[in-house]
Amino acid sequence: MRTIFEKIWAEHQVADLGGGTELLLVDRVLLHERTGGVALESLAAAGRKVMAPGQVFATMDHVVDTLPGRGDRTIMPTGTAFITATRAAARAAGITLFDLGDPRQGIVHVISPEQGIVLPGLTLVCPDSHTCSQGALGALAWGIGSTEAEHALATGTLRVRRPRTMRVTVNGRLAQGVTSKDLALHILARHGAGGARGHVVEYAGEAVRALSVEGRLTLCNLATEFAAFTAIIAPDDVVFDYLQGRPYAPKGARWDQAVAAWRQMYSDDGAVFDRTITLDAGAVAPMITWGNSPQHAVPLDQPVPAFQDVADHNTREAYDRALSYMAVTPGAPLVGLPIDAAFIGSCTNSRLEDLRRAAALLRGRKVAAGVRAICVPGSSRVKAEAEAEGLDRVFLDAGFEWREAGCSMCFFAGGESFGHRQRVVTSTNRNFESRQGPETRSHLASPETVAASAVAGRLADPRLLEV
Ligand SMILES: CC(C)[C@H](C(=O)O)[C@@H](O)C(=O)O
Ligand code: SF4
Repeated sequence: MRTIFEKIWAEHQVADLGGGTELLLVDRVLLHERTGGVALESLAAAGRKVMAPGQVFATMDHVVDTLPGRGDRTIMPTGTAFITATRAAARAAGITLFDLGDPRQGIVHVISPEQGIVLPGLTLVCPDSHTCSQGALGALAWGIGSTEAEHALATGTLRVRRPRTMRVTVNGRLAQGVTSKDLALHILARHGAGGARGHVVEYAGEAVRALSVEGRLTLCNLATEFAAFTAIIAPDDVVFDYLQGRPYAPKGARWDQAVAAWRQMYSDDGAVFDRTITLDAGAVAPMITWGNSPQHAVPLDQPVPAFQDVADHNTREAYDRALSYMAVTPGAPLVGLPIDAAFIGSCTNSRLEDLRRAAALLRGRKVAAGVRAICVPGSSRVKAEAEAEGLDRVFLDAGFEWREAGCSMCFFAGGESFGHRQRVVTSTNRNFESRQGPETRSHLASPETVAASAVAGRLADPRLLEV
């Protein structure tokens, strides 16, 4: 009786190195220009080669501009150097690069499923903390550091400390208008941002099985905010249907063999987890964050909590600091708080389904005067597909900017930002201090909540808008 994690782990185990650390085979390495180029360059400088270039994929997402007409020049002063260095190193190493202008370019965690690079039962690593997203396809995918990336590139293996196991079972169905982003924030609010430390989290249960691949990617994306080693969901027909025909997915007879093997990738009845949590999907409401940690989340219709309501996961000092940084008051409603900006994008919520749901609320409506609203598709392919069905017009007509694919203002690294103390409602995953610009105040929410708030000019409940 084994969990899905134990099955994948056993298939990839090379050696027990003692002290809880094991050597694992790595099937895929993904890189981006912010951290991946550094790993490639450092490897080359040491005179070492990429062992299996066919299993390594790089993209440009973090420092590239997302303004129309972009090129190698970037708003971020040091951005160009990251781009050109990654391009040169990728060419020299013979790996696949989804460069600027390539229709396959986009945020690494968006393009990997989209291209069929991540597959059930594989091990996949990337020097980026949100690699956990890709567990949504039934792979063991986790974020690593740059030095580990070098090791994985050179040897096709990695030393890993075996994580403990945790199952989060979500029974019942999410209510109409409640998304997997809300579910992820609900879990974080309830169990804390450190709640899964040292564990690989398997999301299971009826509500999880009912999610699309896009919805599962959003749920797994926030596992790093839960301090998990990574997240995983047992693959099923929803995943197989999604993957069939993708460029790097197996074809013909190999496809049938692969699916037969993937059907064994689930946790056996009676498999034992180190921890289990059970939740009722019916208790999840649309959520919004009020503070500077993703655990600082409450249902949209609830006020900013009093300290005694969040004391289990917060110190008084952190709580007070978050209140003052965000300029919010305990007991005061969050809905109605005036906003400066609205952002739809990031590896959390920038896939076609996210854009469709936001567009459904924006059709025939206008962004409130004085609000800067931006939509950044997660990949060039998402952008092309959205444009093919006219979603770009819906965003533009409503008053949103319509951008090229990339991380964009999910994260301010010296490039574009929302500006000093701006209040932003955002479909991203991190509301840390200055995450989206100097002293910006970020409220995390679903794309629907971002769209409804952009129209209202204030934090607003999307369920109150008629579609
Ligand atoms: C730049 C990169 C290393 C970082 C990460 O690891 O997550 C970024 O993607 C982020 O979201 O903060
Ligand atoms: S979109 Fe944001 S969270 Fe995702 S990889 Fe890029 S910077 Fe990190």
